[in-house]
Amino acid sequence: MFSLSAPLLAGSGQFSLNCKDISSSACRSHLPNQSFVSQTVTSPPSELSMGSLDPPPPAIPIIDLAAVRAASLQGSSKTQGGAVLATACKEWGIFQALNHGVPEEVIERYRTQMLSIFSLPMERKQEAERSPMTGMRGYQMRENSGPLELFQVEAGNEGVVQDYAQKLFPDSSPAEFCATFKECNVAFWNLAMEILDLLIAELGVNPSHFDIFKTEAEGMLRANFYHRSESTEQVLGLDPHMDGGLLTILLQDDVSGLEVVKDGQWVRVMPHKQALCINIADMLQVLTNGHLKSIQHRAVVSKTGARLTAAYFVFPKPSVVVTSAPEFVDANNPPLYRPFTWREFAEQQKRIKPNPTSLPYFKAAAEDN
Ligand SMILES: O=C(O)CCC(=O)C(=O)O
Ligand SMILES: [Fe+2]
Repeated sequence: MFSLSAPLLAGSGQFSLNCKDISSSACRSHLPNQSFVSQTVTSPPSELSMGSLDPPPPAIPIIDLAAVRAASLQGSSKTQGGAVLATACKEWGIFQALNHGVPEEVIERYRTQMLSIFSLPMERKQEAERSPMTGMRGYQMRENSGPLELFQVEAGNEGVVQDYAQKLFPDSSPAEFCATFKECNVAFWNLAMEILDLLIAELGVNPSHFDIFKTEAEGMLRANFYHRSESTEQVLGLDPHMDGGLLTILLQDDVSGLEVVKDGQWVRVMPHKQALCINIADMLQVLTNGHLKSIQHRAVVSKTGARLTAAYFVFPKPSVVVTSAPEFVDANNPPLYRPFTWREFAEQQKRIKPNPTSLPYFKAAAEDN
């Protein structure tokens, strides 16, 4: 077991962390047996945004991907399992996936690597700091609302990962750090592509429209470390936003904080020890001409402990042109967005902080409709 007793921020005892902050058990959920969907984890609304608990808040769907896979093997391209998945994506824009195929052992090594980054002295972390030169890559300490440290890198880019390993841990061999990122990238990528394929089959779209988002795309791994809040007010570690890519896979620890908008209300996504959260992001909204919707979410900082999460975003490469699949466009469903490249979208995200998304800048002109 790793040990983290050093203060996370040089010169600040306030944010010291020890192991029990992260590994204390708060998750009491069970795997479903044969069914695709289970709703054993309740999702209370935000502690501060809620009114009464009557009626009970809706629960985020929990989908057993093993059952979905088994059903897919038996049938045609459209399956009961695929339908369950597509319904969850349409109605919620997010679900928790069980039997997701990312080995527990890889997840644990990744957690350990992330914690070892965040527990480094601040001077060392600053060596890997994100800058206009590095774009979205690198380490960042954000103090705007709740203190959040994050580190992100294109996990499949071995040269870049090695470079960061050397910046952060100059006295150690980068081999284990690099191997962990590589294995994480492969496992998360495979899961993302599997979800995409199931959705494509279920929605009945020509898979060729999506090919470029598989061949000319990459995964960005981002670790978020939220310090425990000492405030009596609600503190946000991440403001309300939508993710820009196709879809996002999120690993939570057992401290809750992720909230999504459902029917105008913030709903907490309670951590499930065996699950990964999958959410629809902006590019899938465009590809499906609004049939699937990118979900608005935020991270509330916990008062009980620090929280570590890992997001895996799937982004197209900069030159990829994003357009709605023809199956989603007709006289009754005119194109909602003009064609644009991922480069244009990413530039827009940098120019104006998405509030909560940059998609309105890419709306089709009235005469296109
Ligand atoms: O940490 C979380 O719960 C959410 C993370 C997230 O939304 C992001 O990194 O984009
Ligand atoms: Fe997000």
